[in-house]
Amino acid sequence: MNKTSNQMLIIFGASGDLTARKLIPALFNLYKDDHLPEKFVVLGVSRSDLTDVSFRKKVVTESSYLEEDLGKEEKEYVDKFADKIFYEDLGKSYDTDYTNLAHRISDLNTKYGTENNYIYYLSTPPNIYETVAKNLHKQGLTEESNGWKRFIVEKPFGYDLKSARELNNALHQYFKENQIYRIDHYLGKETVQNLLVTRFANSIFEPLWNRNYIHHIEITNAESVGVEKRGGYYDKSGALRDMFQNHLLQIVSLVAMEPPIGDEAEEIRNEKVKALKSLRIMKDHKTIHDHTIRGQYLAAEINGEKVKGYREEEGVDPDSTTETYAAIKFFVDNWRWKDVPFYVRTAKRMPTKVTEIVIHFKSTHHQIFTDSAGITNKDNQLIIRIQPDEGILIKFGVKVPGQGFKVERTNLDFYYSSLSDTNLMTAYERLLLDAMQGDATLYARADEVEAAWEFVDPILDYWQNGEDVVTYGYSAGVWGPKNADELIDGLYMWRNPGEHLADDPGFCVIK
Ligand SMILES: NC(=O)C1=CN([C@@H]2O[C@H](COP(=O)(O)OP(=O)(O)OC[C@H]3O[C@@H](n4cnc5c(N)ncnc54)[C@H](OP(=O)(O)O)[C@@H]3O)[C@@H](O)[C@H]2O)C=CC1
Ligand SMILES: O=C1O[C@H](COP(=O)(O)O)[C@@H](O)[C@H](O)[C@H]1O
Repeated sequence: MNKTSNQMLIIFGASGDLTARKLIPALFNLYKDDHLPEKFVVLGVSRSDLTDVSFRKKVVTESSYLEEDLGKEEKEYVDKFADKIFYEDLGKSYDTDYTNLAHRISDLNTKYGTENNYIYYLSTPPNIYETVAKNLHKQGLTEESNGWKRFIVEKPFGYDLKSARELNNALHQYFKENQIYRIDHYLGKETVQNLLVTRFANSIFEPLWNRNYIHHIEITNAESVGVEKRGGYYDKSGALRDMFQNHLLQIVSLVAMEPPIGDEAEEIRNEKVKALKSLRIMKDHKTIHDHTIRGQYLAAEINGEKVKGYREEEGVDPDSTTETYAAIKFFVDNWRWKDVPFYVRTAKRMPTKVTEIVIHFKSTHHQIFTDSAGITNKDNQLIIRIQPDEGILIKFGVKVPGQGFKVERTNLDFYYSSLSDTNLMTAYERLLLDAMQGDATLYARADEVEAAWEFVDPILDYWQNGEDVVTYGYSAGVWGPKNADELIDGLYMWRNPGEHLADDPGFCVIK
């Protein structure tokens, strides 16, 4: 295990939702599990009128992640964690004189022995990242001569290729690339990381992982919730920017990449970026029209409960055509994947919350057996379930007992929950710990982010400006627009978990 040096975590935008709901709870769990260094301090920074005491109350002692009835010992434990947390009010603006902030950091550093090792976590809207970097630089707080300095930025990283490039260039004026950590919380999920192990630690999979044996690849990211309280942000973003450009293309890169020569961050990221650069860019409107489907959820009743349509959500333009569903067919132009279609979809207000990758293997080329309905072409599938019920399922044919050679498809499955020691870290715990240890493997590099935008930009452009663009309505609680099935070639369909109860025992969660 890597060593975690003594350090200070300085969170900008600390008065916000992400800090209270994700970052501090993740730090608390790391503290409970003894992963924090001996000398560790959190300094929250924002414009809100808070003090050390009121900030601690807000993010620790009065937080919902703590059980209500704490015993004396547990309370002391929580108080000890809260004692590590401080707050600095920046004043009216993020673009201000950081001299006071620099003094506060220096005082805490001297008092608590954090050895000039600082992580700056930007939990603010992205338009503030450059301002904070510039002002830290002015104070010499990006200098690494006496201790390391790391700069974590949240998503979204850019709005399109141009703005992502501009942001990279802006940040590179103040931080070197190896100091910048771009969060993609999907990379912090255990099963996403397990993709690398499944592929590269098992000789039964890797030899088959190519165009000779794989028919197509399907990736689904479905959420049962709508846009909740983030309508204002989402309406300017849409599913393509919100999920596809980042989380889903990161998953695609791990599925498609070549074997890295080692497990170091740069080796893995070099291969990921090569895969992203191999995505065939859809240049003309006809191709984009034929290879993409966009949809938006409509009001419906789910289990007797009325659910709003997207246009009725708070913060959403009542005439909005922003997509809450996106399905895309594309190809990866390299030796391994020539002509293998990738089908990727993401959506809100689906029947269930699920993220999974399905590798569809080609059927055997001479088929001598059929199932009891006389059908021959059932493919083998490897299903990697990212969430929930994290695990792996292999679907393969076995002989139906008795006379003759009828084939029935059955499952071999593995669930993380069946491991005796399955205390899976949350994505934010894992990513924070990695950044504290200087491991950037699970963070996106500048060129990866730009390669992903390069693929997405023409689709965004067509969806915004194309003359024949359609946004299909789908009722909240169904698997998206019906014609998304037509994207998939041949006799294949999307695997809609939950519609396969009969041949999928235990592997479909409907909530
Ligand atoms: N919340 C979540 O679940 C997720 C958030 N993110 C990303 O993390 C970052 C922070 O998210 P979140 O905490 O939800 O955001 P918030 O809207 O809660 O903002 C965080 C803080 O930023 C400060 N801020 C500075 N300038 C502005 C501004 N112009 N408008 C609003 N706030 C401003 C505010 O603090 P003050 O006014 O006190 O200075 C605010 O409390 C964003 O980049 C977001 O996209 C990513 C994934 C999930
Ligand atoms: O980044 C985002 O992710 C969430 C989904 O995350 P998950 O870990 O619950 O799968 C999504 O709801 C949100 O719109 C998006 O911004």
